[in-house]
Amino acid sequence: MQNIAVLTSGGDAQGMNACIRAVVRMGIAENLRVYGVMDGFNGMVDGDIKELEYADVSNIIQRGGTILGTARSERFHKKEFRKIAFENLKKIGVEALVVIGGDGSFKGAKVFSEEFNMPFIGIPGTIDNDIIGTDYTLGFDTALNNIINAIDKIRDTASAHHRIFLVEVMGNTSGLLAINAALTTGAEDVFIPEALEDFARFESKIKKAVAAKKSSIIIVSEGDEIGGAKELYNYLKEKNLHEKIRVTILGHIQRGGAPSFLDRKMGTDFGVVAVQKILQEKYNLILGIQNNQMITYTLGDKITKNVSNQAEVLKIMHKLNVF
Ligand SMILES: Nc1ncnc2c1ncn2[C@@H]1O[C@H](COP(=O)(O)OP(=O)(O)OP(=O)(O)O)[C@@H](O)[C@H]1O
Ligand SMILES: O=P(O)(O)OC[C@H]1O[C@](O)(CO)[C@@H](O)[C@@H]1O
Ligand SMILES: [Mg+2]
Repeated sequence: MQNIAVLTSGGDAQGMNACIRAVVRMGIAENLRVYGVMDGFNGMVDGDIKELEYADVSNIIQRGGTILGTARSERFHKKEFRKIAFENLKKIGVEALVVIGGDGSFKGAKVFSEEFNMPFIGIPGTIDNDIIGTDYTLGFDTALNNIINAIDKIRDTASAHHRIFLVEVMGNTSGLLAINAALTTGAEDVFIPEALEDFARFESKIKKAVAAKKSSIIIVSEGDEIGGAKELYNYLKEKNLHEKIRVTILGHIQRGGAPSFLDRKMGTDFGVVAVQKILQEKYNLILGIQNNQMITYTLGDKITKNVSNQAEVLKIMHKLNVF
C-alpha cells in the first residue's frame, strides 16, 4: 500500500478537519502518500485530487467545516460517473479511500467498492448522529452545544416576555439532536420524528403555559411529521393559541464553529485507526464508538440508526419538565 485518499461528503460536521489532519499525518508517518479529494465524490468525478503534505493540515484541528470541501453529488448516484471517478483514482494510483461522512456517503462508498474493488474505511461524520453502530458521530456534540447555547439565549427573552418559543433544530429524519437538546436545556416539550404527538395533551399544555405566564421552550425536530416549527405554529394559529408564541429556526448555525473536545478527540482517533486498518489490510469497515471503545464493523444493508427507544427518553423528559 502506497497511496490513499481522504474525502469528506454530505453535510459538513465539526471534527472533520481534526480527522483529515490525523489521516494525513498518520499516513505520512507510516510512509504513505495521502491525497485529498475536493468537494466529496464530485472531486473524484472531476479529478480534483491533490497530494496533502504535513503542513497542509497545520492549524485546522480547531476549525469547523472541512478544508477539503464537501458536496451532495448527484452524479455519483450514476454508475457512468462512478466509473470516471474510479479512472481518476487509478491514474494517480490510489489504492484505498477514507470516507468521512454520513449514511448517504457510506452508501456511495459501499457501492463504489463493490463495483470497482476500491477498499474504503468509513468514518461517521454528521451532526445528525443517525448512523448505526456508533454512539456518536463527528459533529453531533458540537452541534448540540451550539443548540443549547442558542436556546439559553432564547430563554432570556422568552422569560422577559412570558413567551413560548418553538425552536426548530436539524437532524433530518433523526430526533437525536432535538431530544438531547430538550433534556439539557430544560425545554418544556419536544417534537421528534420517532414519536407521534398527543395534540390534545400538547394544546392543554400550551393553555396552561399561557395562563402561568412563564417562559416555555418547545423544540421541534425538522423531520417531525408535523413538518417543522412554522407548521406547528400554523397549527396553533388555527386553534387561536398563537398570541404568545414565536418561532426560531436555528438553521446552519448548528453546523458551524470550533469542534468540541469530544469531536476533536474522536476525529483524531478515527483518523489514526483508519490508517492503521488500511495498513493491516482490513478493509470496507466503518469505525464507531460504543461505550467509550473504538469499534469497527462491516456495513450491512441497514445504515441508519434505529432510535425507536426514544419513547422512554420522552417519558422521562415529560416527567422532568412539567408545565
Ligand atoms: N445509493 C447511493 N449511491 C451512490 N452514491 C450515493 C448513494 N447515496 C448517497 N450517495 C452519495 O453520498 C452523498 C452524500 O450523501 P447525503 O447527502 O445523504 O449525506 P450524508 O453522507 O448522509 O451526510 P449528512 O446526512 O450529514 O448530510 C450523496 O450526495 C451522493 O453523492
Ligand atoms: O445543508 P443542506 O444541504 O441544506 O442540508 C441540511 C441537512 O443536513 C444536515 O444538517 C446534516 O445531514 C441535516 O440535519 C439537514 O437536514
Ligand atoms: Mg445523512
